[in-house]
Amino acid sequence: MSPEKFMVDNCKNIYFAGQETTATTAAWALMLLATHPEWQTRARNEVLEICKDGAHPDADMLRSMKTLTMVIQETLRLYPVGAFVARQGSEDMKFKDIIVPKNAVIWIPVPFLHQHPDVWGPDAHLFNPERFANGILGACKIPQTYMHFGMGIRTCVGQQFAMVELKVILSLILSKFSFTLSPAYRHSPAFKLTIEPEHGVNLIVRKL
Ligand code: HEM
Repeated sequence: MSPEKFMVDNCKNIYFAGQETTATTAAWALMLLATHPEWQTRARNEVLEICKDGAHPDADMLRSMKTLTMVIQETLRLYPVGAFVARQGSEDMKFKDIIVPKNAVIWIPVPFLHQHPDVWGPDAHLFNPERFANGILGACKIPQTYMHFGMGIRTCVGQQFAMVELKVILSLILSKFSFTLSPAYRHSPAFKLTIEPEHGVNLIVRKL
């Protein structure tokens, strides 16, 4: 591959990996906050408390937004935009009585792991950001199954940046607007490379 093509491919990769994923996660978070007004109020109160007098959030402020972090973590659990994490075996491997031959491609279904009641408890299918009050270790029995940013050496390089972007977007929206779900909204998570709302997220937005 020529150096030019390598550069262009990498730019395309970063553009897709960095834009679509974060934008779609923000849309899911808005949908969940619209349908859970108690969490919308909690997250807004936290933002208004931290960003006093309409200040724009800086790095320290973003770091202290615990409720918003829990909301984003729960959004990524229920709607991990990357539906699968894929790996290819570089050699024959054996896991107990399962043999994975060299070159076999393994697709790990992330939403399945993220909503398994044995890992997350009987309310695994419900939106409950409180489960992350004590971090990922406190939220589930097997933290390795929480892999919205992937796992291991090929884990998402943009994960810290994505969390910052999501906190900035959501805190700015929460500090200026309240919102509910429009009757026009049709819930249809669709797998189109990412898991996205097939018909968009229709909100009724009011200025605070
Ligand atoms: C909510 C937002 C995001 C989610 C859910 C997400 C998710 C993922 C996932 C699941 C992977 C595969 C990891 C693996 O195979 O173990 C990945 C890889 C990657 N992500 Fe993200 N990502 C997000 C945001 C971003 C951003 C903002 C950037 C860059 C600005 C980015 C850049 C990348 C790159 C370059 C890779 C490939 C890493 C490699 O193969 O070594 N991502 N991401």
